[in-house]
Amino acid sequence: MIYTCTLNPSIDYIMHVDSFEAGGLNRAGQTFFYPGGKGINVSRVVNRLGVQSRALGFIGGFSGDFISDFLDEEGVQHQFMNTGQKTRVNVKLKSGDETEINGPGPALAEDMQQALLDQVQQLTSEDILVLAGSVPSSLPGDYYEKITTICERNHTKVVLDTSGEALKQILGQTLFLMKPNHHELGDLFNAEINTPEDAALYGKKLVEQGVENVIVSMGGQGAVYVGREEQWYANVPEGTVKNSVGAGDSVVAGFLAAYSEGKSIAEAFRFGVASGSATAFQDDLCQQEDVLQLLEQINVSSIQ
Ligand SMILES: Nc1ncnc2c1ncn2[C@@H]1O[C@H](COP(=O)(O)OP(=O)(O)O)[C@@H](O)[C@H]1O
Ligand SMILES: O=P(O)(O)OC[C@H]1O[C@](O)(COP(=O)(O)O)[C@@H](O)[C@@H]1O
Repeated sequence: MIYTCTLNPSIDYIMHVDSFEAGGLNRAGQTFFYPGGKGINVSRVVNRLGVQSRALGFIGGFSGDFISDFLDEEGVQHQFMNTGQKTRVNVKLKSGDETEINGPGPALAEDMQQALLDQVQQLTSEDILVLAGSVPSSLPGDYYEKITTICERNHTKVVLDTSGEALKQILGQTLFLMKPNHHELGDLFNAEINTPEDAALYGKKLVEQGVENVIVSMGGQGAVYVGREEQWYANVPEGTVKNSVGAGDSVVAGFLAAYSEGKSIAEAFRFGVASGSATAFQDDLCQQEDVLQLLEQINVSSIQ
């Protein structure tokens, strides 16, 4: 089973404003509410791609109820811990460019922290656990590390998609998959990543530190895969980006869904990139038919 863990879920409130003026009264033409948080996005896309997934994490209040009701309606399994505090609402402002304001997280008491570690303890070598998104400041800085240590002991595969300090903490642990974008990877190594070759060079450093599969997404410039033996580049399909929120999460979901159905790593990489672009080209997360349609436009070639 593919489990996802979202320590800091959200409602993503997407507002389309024709011409945004800071400091003025702006009226949105269209608005959308979606359950958000990186792990939840991964669970929703994995489910849409026909593979079972269960979402773990912390939710609460009316916004938490919105998330669990939405997932129930989509048939996504979940087993969240109730914090008794309102889950944050993240604002995604679309007006030519994209501005995001993500809220802080809940205060999580020690018993709540332990309860999630106990859930992780139940996973086995048959399972994959996706750790995705930010860590609320009320959690100890090494919380992800505590989770990965349990998973290492139980041979549960771990996927990591986070940034900043949480990402730095985990380096050196055994991981199945990491998907930084090129900015996050550059921040990690204090380097500028402009080309697929740069991405492959720094992706290789992650592999040397114990990550089995690295995907570096580079937005509209394509994506790079680095493994122990191979390095590949995939182009992205042509299209108009409508909403890139959740596109990175969709790359992870597409890769994992294809991998868990027995596809090769190269094919899973291609499927991941198609899923990312299919999400970027619409308001909500991608559907399977969109992914299959874009798949034909994506070629994977070796990077020397
Ligand atoms: N301009 C674009 N054209 C086509 N696909 C895109 C574009 N921007 C993003 N994507 C898709 O979304 C994925 C993730 O985007 P990226 O911006 O690299 O990551 P993140 O969302 O994690 O910051 C890309 O690998 C690609 O599949
Ligand atoms: O936990 P963080 O880093 O604040 O990110 C949460 C946000 O990330 C998202 O999961 C989107 O992630 P990506 O755009 O990187 O795919 C949103 O749904 C959510 O608002």
